[in-house]
Amino acid sequence: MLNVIGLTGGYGDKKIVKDVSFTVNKGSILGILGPNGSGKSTLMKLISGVLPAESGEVQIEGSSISTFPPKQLARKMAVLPQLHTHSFAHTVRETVSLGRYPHQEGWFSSWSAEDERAVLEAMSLMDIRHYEKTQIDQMSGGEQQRVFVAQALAQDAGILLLDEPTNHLDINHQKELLDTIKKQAIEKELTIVSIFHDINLASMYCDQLLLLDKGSVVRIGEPHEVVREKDIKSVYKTRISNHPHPELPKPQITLLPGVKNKIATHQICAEDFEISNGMVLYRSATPLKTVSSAVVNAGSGWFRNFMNRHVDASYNVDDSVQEMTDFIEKSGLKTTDTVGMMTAVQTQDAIVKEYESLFGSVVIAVTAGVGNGVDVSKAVERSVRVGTINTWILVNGVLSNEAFIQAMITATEAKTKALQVREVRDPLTGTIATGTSTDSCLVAATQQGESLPYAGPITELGKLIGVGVFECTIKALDLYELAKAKNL
Ligand SMILES: Nc1ncnc2c1ncn2[C@@H]1O[C@H](COP(=O)(O)OP(=O)(O)OP(=O)(O)O)[C@@H](O)[C@H]1O
Repeated sequence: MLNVIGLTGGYGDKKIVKDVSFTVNKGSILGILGPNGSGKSTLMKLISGVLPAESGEVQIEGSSISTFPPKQLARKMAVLPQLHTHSFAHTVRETVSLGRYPHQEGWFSSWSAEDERAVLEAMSLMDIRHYEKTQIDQMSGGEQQRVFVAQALAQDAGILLLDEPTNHLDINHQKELLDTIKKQAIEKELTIVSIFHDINLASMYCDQLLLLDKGSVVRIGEPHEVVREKDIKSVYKTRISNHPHPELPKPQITLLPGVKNKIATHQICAEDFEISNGMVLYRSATPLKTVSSAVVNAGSGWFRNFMNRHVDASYNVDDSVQEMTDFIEKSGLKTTDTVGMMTAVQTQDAIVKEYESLFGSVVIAVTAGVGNGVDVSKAVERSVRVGTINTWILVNGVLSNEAFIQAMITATEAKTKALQVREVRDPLTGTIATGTSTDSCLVAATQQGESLPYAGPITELGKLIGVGVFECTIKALDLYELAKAKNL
């Protein structure tokens, strides 16, 4: 366990680090964040004892580091400094072997089997064994960085202090190195303190983060307590947005550029929808921010093309996503720029209508087939039959994340109300259907013009969506019934 208590220090009478305290337990990683010049490297120097502290103390297992002779301290604490100057051209093996100096009685006079094992293991961990005989001054910056990390690992110390260990590394080597360090922390119960410039990497790999500004601690805690939009913005003096990691409960940030590409203003209009018996297609001049449950590109993203494709009632392929992807590409559109849905309904019966209000306008597009009507409150084993209601809500305005979700809720409620009014029934239970078992919904917005933070039924936007989806679904259901009657 490493204990840093009220550590203060700097250079001459220049106080750089002010009253920093924290504890790092065995097996865990503390990441130090902060802008250039905030004192991160100076804090590391104070912790390692390279720079004497003006006040405060650093303790290892309860004992002050000042009580350890240098070699004993080096057996307990290994340091990877930020800058590596090497006057001699050593080979990789020689450089990594230097990490064993605290374990030597005299210079390499007592090279033991344990020394050999530690050096080989460290080289393997950093994937540099094949460079063993290479001179480090003939290696790239990233390769050299891995050699110096291996040197620190070869030291076999319980505490590792790392100053930007991922410096110079490509994304795969960053991940490999941090995976290795994390694994070492867990398996060997190492205590690790590491400086990071990359906030997202720090959040992913560290158990605790410490945000430093002008030498003082702004915040310390778990990543979700430290990677907060407000603090990061004010400390780094830059605009960022905070969002969740797709797989881990660790916050991530995205930089928001100060200068944006010039984007043409774009207005979504109902008359720009291309409706044929093969599909409903809307092509936007600018990408729209989109949330959907489509077949291709479900979830959230920015897309220009929106396709609701007609498929035959007998459509049955193993990999519908791949088949739909191929179809989009064959249509001359890019899958990376297109959201794709499917329906067995005649797409020429799609209802597309524009609804205007003071804030701007919304275009609603619905295709509805209800041979597959389902009362969602009745859990019944059922086979999937043809019939889908696809609902699009395209908004001229700037939607918040909350508004995207509220728009989906409002649209779903309006759709369900339309099914109730038209008395569409679940063929299995005989009760009023709430939807079909394969419905899709899409909300997209230009993110230009009026800011629309909410889309519940109490708001102007929510009212347009509610009325619009209800009316369009009713009309689409009526056309579906007409088409069905014609085919009988
Ligand atoms: N040897 C030194 N003598 C005097 N001042 C120094 C010395 N080293 C650093 N400083 C000063 O201390 C302050 C903090 O520097 P430090 O290197 O600790 O910051 P940092 O947060 O690690 O920065 P970076 O992100 O740029 O690496 C800076 O203002 C710097 O100029």
